[in-house]
Amino acid sequence: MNIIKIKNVEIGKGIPKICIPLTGKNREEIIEEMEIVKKSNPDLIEWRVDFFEESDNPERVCEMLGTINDSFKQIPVLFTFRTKEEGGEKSIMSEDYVKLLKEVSERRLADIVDVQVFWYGEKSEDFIKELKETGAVVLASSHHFEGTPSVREMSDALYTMENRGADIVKLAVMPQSGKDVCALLEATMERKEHSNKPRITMSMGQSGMLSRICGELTGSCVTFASGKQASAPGQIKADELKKVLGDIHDILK
Ligand SMILES: O=C1C[C@@](O)(C(=O)O)C[C@@H](O)[C@@H]1O
Repeated sequence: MNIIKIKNVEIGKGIPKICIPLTGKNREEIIEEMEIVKKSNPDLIEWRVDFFEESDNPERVCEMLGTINDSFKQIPVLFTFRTKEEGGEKSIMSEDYVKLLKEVSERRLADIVDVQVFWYGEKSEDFIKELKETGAVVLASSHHFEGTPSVREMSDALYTMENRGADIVKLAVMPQSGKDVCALLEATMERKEHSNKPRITMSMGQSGMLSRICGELTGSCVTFASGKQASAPGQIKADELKKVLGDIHDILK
């Protein structure tokens, strides 16, 4: 797998990196949350800006992001606006989405920027290119909260995202059965055989938990863990996850 190095974190190498989302509604909540999250020593931080009450005010968003960066210093920050249609907290007009992501990237306020490729549509390739030109690492994402597509469809979705020029691709699906979890793992391993692009996959909910711990074997390079609060169903507490990932790594050696 290609390795993406951001501030001393090597994504795509060794133990899957733990990313903890910040989900506070306002500055006070986020500051309190950051103190809790820091204790778990995450590899990456995700700011889920769709949880933020002032997400429609780019100036306030950039201000908050500045504080998050100052607070985490050497820990790379992933900036995500997860839209309602893909399981997030809010809807947003695509023009506002573009404006926000561009502003954050141009001001170099995020190390990694999440782009919902299928939600944004055809123009996502050009958009990803523009964001990359600012120096940001772009993570292409797709989320299915209502179910799990077939292995073929998931593998095709990962392939499409790889080809739109993103540096990392991510797919999150909701299982209705144990077989669905296996389907996600199969699609992940299929892409591992054919592509060096770092990928992140997860099957959400309690039954999908296996997918959050086995990335070193299946080729999923980042796993999302809960800090103060989970940002999606099935996330494991960061401290517990760190232990399990470390044990698996040691056994594999
Ligand atoms: O896309 C993802 C993955 C996720 O949905 C999960 O299932 O852990 C959590 C989100 O915060 C993140 O943006």
